[in-house]
Amino acid sequence: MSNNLVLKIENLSKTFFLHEQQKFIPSAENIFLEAFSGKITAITGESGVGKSSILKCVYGTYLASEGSIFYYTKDKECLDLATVSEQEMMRLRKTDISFVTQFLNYLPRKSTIDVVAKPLFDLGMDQKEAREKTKHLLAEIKLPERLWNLSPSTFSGGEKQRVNIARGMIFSPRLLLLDEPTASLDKTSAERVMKIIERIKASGTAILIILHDPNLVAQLADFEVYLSSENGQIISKVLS
Ligand SMILES: Nc1ncnc2c1ncn2[C@@H]1O[C@H](COP(=O)(O)OP(=O)(O)OP(=O)(O)O)[C@@H](O)[C@H]1O
Repeated sequence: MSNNLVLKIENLSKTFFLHEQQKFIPSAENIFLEAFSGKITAITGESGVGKSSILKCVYGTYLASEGSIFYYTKDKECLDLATVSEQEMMRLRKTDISFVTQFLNYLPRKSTIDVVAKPLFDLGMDQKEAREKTKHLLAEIKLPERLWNLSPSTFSGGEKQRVNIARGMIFSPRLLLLDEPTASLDKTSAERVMKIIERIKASGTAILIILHDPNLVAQLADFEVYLSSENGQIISKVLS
């Protein structure tokens, strides 16, 4: 095993059962992939092949139907995220694993600063220090300062996306999951976000990212896992 291995997914499948229709919906099938400290693994492929489902299985939002999701802690302990307890998963979300989804629910009265600073509060950082750090990041991603004390619930799609990104990247986790982080951003904002991703990568975080744009894959990814929908078969190819 490589010293830098942080995540190893083996034979992962996810199937949904729709009770009303008594029907199985296949999602990700027979997935094998790895993520390494200080490297970016991109998941690419057609719409609907199960890319988001893979990230949700890693984060414990979905239960895997089959397979293993081995996560190696900094003490080299191996945990199978497909079977860990909810309590353990919640602990890992606070300390080790961060997820930038395309959607995030906000409490209507919570300010953007406090939404983004929450992972730092959870880690026990002094609240003033956490808010200062948050302001720097919000400035870096060019979220207008007039929005910082408002709840993100009324923000535009692109503004909300920047809040999601800031919250997911406010600390450098061991494993960062990104679901099309630049999808609803203009070119300049997307470039800023990519800079932050590069910085987090340089700090040693293992990054698993869903991307559609081949230019972004070429620019960012060290490895690419391409999912094709032919019988759920996946072809993985290693870049650089
Ligand atoms: N909670 C759910 N309940 C039922 N079916 C679901 C659920 N989540 C995902 N699916 C189904 O699983 C399949 C894969 O969805 P998923 O979002 O993982 O694909 P994706 O590759 O990320 O797609 P896209 O690129 O369009 O975002 C789809 O057919 C989707 O309808």
